[in-house]
Amino acid sequence: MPDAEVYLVPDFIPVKDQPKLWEALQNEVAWRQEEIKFFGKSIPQPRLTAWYGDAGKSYTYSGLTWQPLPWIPILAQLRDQLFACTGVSFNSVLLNLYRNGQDSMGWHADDEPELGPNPVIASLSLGQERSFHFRHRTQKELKQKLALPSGSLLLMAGQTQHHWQHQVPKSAKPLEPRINLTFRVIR
Ligand SMILES: O=C(O)CCC(=O)C(=O)O
Ligand SMILES: [Fe+2]
Repeated sequence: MPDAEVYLVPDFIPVKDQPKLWEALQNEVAWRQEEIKFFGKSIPQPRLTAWYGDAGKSYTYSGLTWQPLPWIPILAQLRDQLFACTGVSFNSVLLNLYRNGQDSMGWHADDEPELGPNPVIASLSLGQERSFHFRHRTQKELKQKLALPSGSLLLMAGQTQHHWQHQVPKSAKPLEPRINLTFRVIR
């Protein structure tokens, strides 16, 4: 992908560790369905979300300002594992729970000002494999599709957010739930 720095580690979380991690995340995370304002109308987001991080690192996203919940052990452990592997001190994580094939995330880039110019974003996936699409902002013919299997780590760095958008599209097929965690550094 030109103008991008994207890495995929398909087996970052060993298969044997996945069921326990899934259970912990499903049960211990304070999942909520947030509303977003869209052309003046409030509509529920098509997924459940939660936001954890260091105190004081608030984040504005889709017109909502999030105050992070304090780290819980399972998330702090993943944060520390990612530090060991990437050398990046992530101070917050946005979690997404896609309940079925109708849950999704539309085209966007993670380019909010509080992320700084070339953010490193570490995205962990668990559960149902979903398709992840990239499109270049100006060269419309440039597109990529990746499958994100359970246990995978997708790293986006460099100028990726500046030049590319990404989405997790809906699927017509019935799908099982998927949990995604995107670790970020908030300034
Ligand atoms: O669910 C995913 O893989 C992507 C999530 C995402 O793009 C985000 O949280 O900004
Ligand atoms: Fe994103």
